[in-house]
Amino acid sequence: MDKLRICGNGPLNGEIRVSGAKNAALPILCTSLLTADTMRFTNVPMLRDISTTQKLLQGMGVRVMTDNVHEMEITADHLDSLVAPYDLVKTMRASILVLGPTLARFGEATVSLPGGCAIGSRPVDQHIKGLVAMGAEVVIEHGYVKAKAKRLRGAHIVMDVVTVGGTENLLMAAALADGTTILENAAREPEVTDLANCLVAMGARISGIGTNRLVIEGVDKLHGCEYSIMPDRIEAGTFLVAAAMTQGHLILRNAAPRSMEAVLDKLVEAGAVVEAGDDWISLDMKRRPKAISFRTLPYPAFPTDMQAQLMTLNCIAEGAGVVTETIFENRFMHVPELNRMGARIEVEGNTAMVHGVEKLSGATVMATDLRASASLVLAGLVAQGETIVDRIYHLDRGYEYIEKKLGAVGAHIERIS
Ligand SMILES: CC(=O)N[C@H]1[C@@H](OP(=O)(O)OP(=O)(O)OC[C@H]2O[C@@H](n3ccc(=O)[nH]c3=O)[C@H](O)[C@@H]2O)O[C@H](CO)[C@@H](O)[C@@H]1O
Ligand SMILES: C=C(OP(=O)(O)O)C(=O)O
Repeated sequence: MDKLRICGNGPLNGEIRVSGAKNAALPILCTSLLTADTMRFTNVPMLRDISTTQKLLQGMGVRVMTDNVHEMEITADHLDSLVAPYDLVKTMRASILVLGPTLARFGEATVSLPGGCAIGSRPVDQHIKGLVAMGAEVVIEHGYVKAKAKRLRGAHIVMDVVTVGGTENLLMAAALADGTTILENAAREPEVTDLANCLVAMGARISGIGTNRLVIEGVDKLHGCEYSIMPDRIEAGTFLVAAAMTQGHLILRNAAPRSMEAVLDKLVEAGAVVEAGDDWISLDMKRRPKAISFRTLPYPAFPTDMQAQLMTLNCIAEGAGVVTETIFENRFMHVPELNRMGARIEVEGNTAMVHGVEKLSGATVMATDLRASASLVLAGLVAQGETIVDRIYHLDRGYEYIEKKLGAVGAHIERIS
């Protein structure tokens, strides 16, 4: 199993190109289930979750071509199977996103329930509630969601919680439903907006994009299109934290700064000089970071997917910061590992108090989820001595060539088997 070996090596300096966003690409690749035409996607990140999606779609009979890195052509002119099996769903929760589009276009879909994961129980009740409101018959049998509907019909749906995946599944289903669907309390994450923009490019009629009230007038048919996936705001944020922690200067290209305001504000509060244009961000840090306090909340507030990374910045900062996680009930799995590296973090319920220390010390560490693993890489970049990050298959789900990208700006980091 691959590991990363990291040796703290001073400031990171240079330029990094940000990859396409995992969390936008996953739902957007599933839009190909909504049309018999070919969909052409560009800026697709090369990640394990993307190859899992490819396997999932191919298993259903969809044709996927990937001649060029970062480009994909997908044609779902017919399906051989309307089932998303447990073996794939268990490795990637976002597999649930085939439910809405498959049901809407083919009248039937069977998808394994994703179940919980390291960060929380993560139910999909809101996805199901919405589809039922649109006229689907849904049963849960043998760990699978089995949904049927001759044709979904528009409905007025008030989501009980703000759910990114739930909003995305219902948006795709509503695009082909009979009549108008109104989604209230919808997620406003930039990746939901990217999906909505792709659907509009396919001929969907959606208003309220970017707000928490989406109105979708269903159409009979959608057509193929070419779509470029938005830049990954979480990958970008992770690199900016790396620059801030090492007191370096990084310029990120192909970035989407407007999708990252809450994170950029916190980095400025920590003492960084941040500048941005339409598609670039520069971060220059000339001092030891100041500890910051923050609370995770749905967009546009601070994202849970950046919580572990900013907490790691606090570990070596001046002062103390309070971090509150409100989205997932178990998203502090990085804390014991960071403490093993010399951090001083105390957790009580969903709050972590982080007292900055002068230095972390390298250790062998591992994490059970993606962003926790990223936080250990960040800690390794500033720790004294060698850090080995084990189980990096989590990182490979969401970071493209992380060791190459960080290595190119001065980090001492290598993949070892
Ligand atoms: C592939 C992808 O895009 N993943 C992101 C997506 O996950 P995902 O779409 O799974 O996260 P949700 O926004 O759905 O979850 C938010 C909260 O709602 C709860 N919930 C969700 C659905 C439901 O039917 N019932 C329910 O109670 C969840 O348990 C959680 O507490 O958004 C999360 C929150 O920004 C991010 O951390 C993930 O990186
Ligand atoms: C939690 C994440 O992803 P997923 O929803 O795919 O588990 C993430 O990207 O941080």
